[in-house]
Amino acid sequence: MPHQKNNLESYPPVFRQLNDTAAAEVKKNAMEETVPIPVVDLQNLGLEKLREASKDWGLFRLVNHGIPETLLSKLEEQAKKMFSLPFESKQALLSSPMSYFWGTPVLTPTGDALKGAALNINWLEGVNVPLSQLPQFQSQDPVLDCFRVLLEEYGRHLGRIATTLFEAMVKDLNLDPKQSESNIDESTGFIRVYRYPAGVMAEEAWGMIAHTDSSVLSIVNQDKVAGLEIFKDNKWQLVNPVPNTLIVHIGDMMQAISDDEYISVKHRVRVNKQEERFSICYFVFPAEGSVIRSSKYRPFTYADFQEHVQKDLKTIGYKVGLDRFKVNADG
Ligand SMILES: O=C(O)CCC(=O)C(=O)O
Ligand SMILES: [Fe+2]
Repeated sequence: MPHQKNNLESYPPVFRQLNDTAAAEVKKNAMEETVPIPVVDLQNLGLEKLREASKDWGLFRLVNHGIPETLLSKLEEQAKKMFSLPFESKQALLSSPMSYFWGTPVLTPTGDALKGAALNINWLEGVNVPLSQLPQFQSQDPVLDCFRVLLEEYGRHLGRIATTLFEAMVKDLNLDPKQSESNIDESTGFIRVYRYPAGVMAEEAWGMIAHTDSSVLSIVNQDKVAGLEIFKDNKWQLVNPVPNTLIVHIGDMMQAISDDEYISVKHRVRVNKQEERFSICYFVFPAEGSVIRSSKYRPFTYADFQEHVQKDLKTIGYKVGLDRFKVNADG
């Protein structure tokens, strides 16, 4: 039985219809191949393994990341509590600098859901958390206050992990460490906490539609409910959840920084028919104004990139991404 059965008022009204369908039709997700993705050990960071994973896969499973298990489990528990608050309370309480959104993962720079005629619904709710502003978030609500404290601690770990990985990648790519410094900036880091509802029956409905991440690196912490899929070897394959491991994605910025040596992997999220799914994702970007130079792309900043992404999503309904900046391409 889907978990949200008892807690319909926590869902955006458009999602509430799901419940009956799910109860009526106990239909399982089709069996899918799970893919044995490469494993990288943060305490024993071999460049060869890191390179192979970043080149051939654009993602890897990170073990020995140094985040205490208790922090991970508390954060998950608190995220679940937070999402089970009534929809209206989430809208009211999750205020600046955090923001609550649903139906799309694409936000404007101020944290509002991007609106555009061409956009399809994504079956998710999310909370956006810009880490550098998090200390300004004040809440009388004990669930949210506890959530903020855990996110601060989690954010510090993720900053450390992302920087460590980035520095190893700079070494692997033989880039100048000094010049590369501004290509990652922990103060740009943000966290997205998602809940994907159960019971979406349509075969072509997605928790999150296929995309590449615009970040330098993205680090996904998924709960035990599967859903994340990557496009590899010409097919979609499921990334199995493994407790206490993280999934690291190479983002578009890292692909450009690496001169296309590494790939920004295409991925999407399938909604689970029976169980809702939670994930906590971290994204980090270049410092403001930092110019990305490579032989494959015109020099650009992340702000230039983001402007094109938002414009494309609004007008044509999908992200063109790096192709907009390819040397000799229009745009
Ligand atoms: O929820 C997930 O597992 C992945 C989310 C994702 O791909 C994103 O936020 O860009
Ligand atoms: Fe993503």
